[in-house]
Amino acid sequence: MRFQDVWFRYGRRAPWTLRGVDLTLEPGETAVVAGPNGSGKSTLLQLAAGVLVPGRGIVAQRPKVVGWVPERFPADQPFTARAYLTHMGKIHGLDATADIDRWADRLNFGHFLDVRLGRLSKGSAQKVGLVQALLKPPGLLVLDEPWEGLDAQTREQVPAIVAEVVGQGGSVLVSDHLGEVARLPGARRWDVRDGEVRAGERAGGKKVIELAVDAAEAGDAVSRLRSFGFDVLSVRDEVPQR
Ligand SMILES: Nc1ncnc2c1ncn2[C@@H]1O[C@H](COP(=O)(O)OP(=O)(O)OP(=O)(O)O)[C@@H](O)[C@H]1O
Repeated sequence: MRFQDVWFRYGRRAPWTLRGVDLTLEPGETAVVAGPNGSGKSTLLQLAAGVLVPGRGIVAQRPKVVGWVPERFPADQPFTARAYLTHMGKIHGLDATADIDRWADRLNFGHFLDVRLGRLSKGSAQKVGLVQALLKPPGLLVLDEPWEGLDAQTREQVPAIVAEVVGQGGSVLVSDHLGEVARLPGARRWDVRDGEVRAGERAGGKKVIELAVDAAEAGDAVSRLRSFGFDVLSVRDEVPQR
């Protein structure tokens, strides 16, 4: 998939959110989109998925099957999770019955398959959102903040799911402000800043800096570091020196 001089803005007189994006994502490649809050990560992903259309330029060579998982799965629909996923399978020409049970087992949501989407928590709805994008193996999987809102057990599954899509020759585009990029070894990094997107090095070519702050300021420090686009990898209690 190629972004060819892609420009985008939300409205004819609005300032450009993204300008002159020229990037390629090869089959079998993963790119993690990083950048400060509001920099345009979701916008870039929606352009990749075809949910938004560029104001100028084109997104070329988009694979036929695109799995799109928005940051907030629109759960205000009058279906149960099972009915929704069955219907999504049919749209792809699939009888997804067995796959739905397999995914429900893997992501631990068998207990709410027959619950209406509108009654699910955000994290549970995100699981349904993830599965609908995977029922038919995607040539391009676009995940907007996939770790956000998911329980720890399901978060652990995300790198494996990404690896499976890539292993089948698909490409994956993931946005990440929680700094989970380290969990996707070999992923390329795309940095969004000031309306421009630069392809960086592959994950793994980074330095880890340890720093200590007062416990009361830890939450604030993490939010501020993330708002600058830094990956905060973990927060732990200081081990007292003997
Ligand atoms: N539907 C919309 N209409 C108008 N402006 C929008 C719309 N969606 C996003 N924007 C603006 O476009 C800019 C980029 O937003 P976007 O959601 O792509 O950023 P982001 O990097 O994904 O942010 P975050 O990390 O907070 O999710 C922001 O200034 C945002 O306010």
